[in-house]
Amino acid sequence: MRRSRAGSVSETLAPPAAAPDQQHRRLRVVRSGGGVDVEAARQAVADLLTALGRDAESEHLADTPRRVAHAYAELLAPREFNLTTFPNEEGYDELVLARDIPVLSLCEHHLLPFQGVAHVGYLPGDRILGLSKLARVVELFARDLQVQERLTKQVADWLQQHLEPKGVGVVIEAEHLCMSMRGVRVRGSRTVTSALQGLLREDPRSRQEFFALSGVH
Ligand SMILES: Nc1nc2c(ncn2[C@@H]2O[C@H](COP(=O)(O)OP(=O)(O)OP(=O)(O)O)[C@@H](O)[C@H]2O)c(=O)[nH]1
Ligand SMILES: [Zn+2]
Repeated sequence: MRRSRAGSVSETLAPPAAAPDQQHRRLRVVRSGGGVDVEAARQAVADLLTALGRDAESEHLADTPRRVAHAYAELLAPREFNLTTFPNEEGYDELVLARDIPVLSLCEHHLLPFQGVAHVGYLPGDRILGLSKLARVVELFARDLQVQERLTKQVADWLQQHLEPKGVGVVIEAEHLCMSMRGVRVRGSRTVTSALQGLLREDPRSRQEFFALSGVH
């Protein structure tokens, strides 16, 4: 179990036993801790509406605190999934890359969304990963109060730890509403972050290939 700086806990439960043929393995992945107290959040949103000079008990706003509390509970709760891996029987040793995985997260400074795409790749070791799982790992960490740098690194570190590939690379490109809707009010600027592990970090050719295939130059 690991407590992240965002205050949530990422946990991989014990596997529900390897498949009978031992060919594919599954780990049930959940994120626990940091749960939302929906009733307290509802009251806090009602107080916020009052503080904003609104009549929280008016017909139009009466249900808003409940809706907002449930919306945050959903936005901060990644779906559970099975991390399914298969033996790399063919000895595939080139990059596997999932491009343009949608990312939707909440910035921890303003509680406003940031959204964009992630490109997640790895160089297989002994096992390969069910492809959908790359997007599921992104969601596991994106449904949290985040900064983009931490999100990027958490995805890379988690894959390195659980898949033990020869290398992992993660690039995230995202637009932050706290920069476009308010504050500096710069629309359309996308922030790019990357995190590399293993050969993708150390070997210049692999690193270059990863960035080229990700469309980052
Ligand atoms: N490094 C990083 N910064 C972020 C991220 N999301 C938001 N920020 C920044 O966090 C900073 C918070 O700065 P503050 O000066 O405390 O807040 P602020 O007065 O609202 O800042 P402005 O947005 O410039 O108006 C801002 O510069 C945001 O752009 C992120 O994912 N990573
Ligand atoms: Zn922000």
